[in-house]
Amino acid sequence: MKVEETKLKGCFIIEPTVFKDSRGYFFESFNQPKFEELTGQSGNFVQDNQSASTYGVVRGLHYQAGKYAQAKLVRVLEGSVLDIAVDLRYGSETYGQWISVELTAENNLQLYIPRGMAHGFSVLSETAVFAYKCDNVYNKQSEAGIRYNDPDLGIDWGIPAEKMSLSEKDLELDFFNLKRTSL
Ligand SMILES: Cc1cn([C@H]2C[C@H](O)[C@@H](COP(=O)(O)OP(=O)(O)O[C@H]3O[C@H](C)C(=O)[C@H](O)[C@H]3O)O2)c(=O)[nH]c1=O
Repeated sequence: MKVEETKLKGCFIIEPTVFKDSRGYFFESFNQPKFEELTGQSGNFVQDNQSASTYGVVRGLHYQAGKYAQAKLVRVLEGSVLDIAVDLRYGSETYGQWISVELTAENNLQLYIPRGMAHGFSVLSETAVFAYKCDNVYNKQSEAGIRYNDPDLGIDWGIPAEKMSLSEKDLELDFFNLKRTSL
């Protein structure tokens, strides 16, 4: 298992060690002691989620505010996505900055997104199955988000705007006032 911290402090790209043989492959998709040792982050996840989407779908940008804030460990079981994390930690050196990482069922890469960040992804393949761990449970009342095409963030989702497909909810998310001081 290798980890690389991104320019957003506390946000890590994780590459598992894949064992291949004539039968196929094996890798540890999560190992709490190794995760905690290599990232210095808590690996106490309490909820697993999974979603399936078709090409052009954009899910996000989402986060849970306040005491239900969630850190996420995300990966792709089928297909490929462009995964986006946005630093919303007021006072952070990279506040308002974002990163993108292509996660695929071939590269087996994972992204750890700490609390205080918004998360989203776009689907680059015909279909994609997305699976992730959260370190806090879902709390509908704490759900919040930023419109995918927020002009201040200027996120490149890796797909043409005319091909994008979003939920009604996501299309109506607010733009983010980067001067806002709390989530
Ligand atoms: C997130 C969540 C949703 N739901 C229910 C609520 C809705 O009835 C239904 C679909 O929810 P939503 O449209 O918010 O699903 P996504 O658009 O995939 O949302 C997720 O997408 C981005 C990428 C994220 O990082 C978040 O984990 C999450 O916000 O599942 C639950 O029952 N539990 C949950 O934890």
